[in-house]
Amino acid sequence: MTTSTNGKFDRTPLIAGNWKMNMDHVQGITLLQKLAWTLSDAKHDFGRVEVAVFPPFTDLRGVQTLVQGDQLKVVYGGQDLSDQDSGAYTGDISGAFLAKLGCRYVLVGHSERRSIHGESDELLNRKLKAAYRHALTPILCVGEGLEIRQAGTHVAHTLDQVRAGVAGLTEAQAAELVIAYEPVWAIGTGEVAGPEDAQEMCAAIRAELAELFDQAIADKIRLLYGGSVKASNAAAILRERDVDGVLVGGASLDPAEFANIVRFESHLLTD
Ligand SMILES: O=C(CO)COP(=O)(O)O
Repeated sequence: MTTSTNGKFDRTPLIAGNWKMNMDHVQGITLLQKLAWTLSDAKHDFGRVEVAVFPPFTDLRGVQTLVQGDQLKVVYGGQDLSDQDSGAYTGDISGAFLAKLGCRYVLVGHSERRSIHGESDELLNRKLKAAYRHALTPILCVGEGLEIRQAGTHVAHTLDQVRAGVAGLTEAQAAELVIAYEPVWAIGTGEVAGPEDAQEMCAAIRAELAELFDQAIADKIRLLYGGSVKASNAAAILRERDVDGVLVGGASLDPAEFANIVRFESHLLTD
């Protein structure tokens, strides 16, 4: 495998915006139009950086129409999916429905799903497999809370989540996987992990994946950092060797701010 100009392996950087429960289907379209317009300057190398948004489920049909109609170079995904494919699961959304709406990705195990909805590692492992059944690429979210960070057991805790999440995946599935390290204490708090914290954890995750699968597969898996990422702190994080992108919450609701994060990544690639 060759290395890219920024010294990382040939992993396509992914800049992802998780809108959470913000933006109804009208607001979502406006946001996406503004983002696409802001990113349409010639300097942005869309070929090298993948830009993804994760709107609420009710926005996805409108997002599909806009992305396909205007041929936007933006991909999108669901914020969650059911571990089941169809049936009596009121309120749940099948991966099959997401695939039919043109989703490429789906978030699995965001810390808000884990804490508010009590989603277990076992359930998340089934959701991961459901994503693959429908040709969706899962973004498995992992990361520790404040108490665990203070106790100094954050690496062990996060690697436990990784191991449980990827249990039983084939090598081909693992090579496609994306993992987002999102320390819970940094989400929506303005408290951002330092670039060295993001690198420490992403390197540990990659080493664990090399143990579980092999080094060549671990080198293909994209690792993102998430937690209070903004244009002002993104470049330092994205420069880290094992960080292949970011998962952005609040700042992804501001198209200019989000576009600047994408620009930082594309400049890093061409520097
Ligand atoms: O949870 C996050 C992305 O999934 C991070 O959210 P913030 O960027 O708002 O901290």
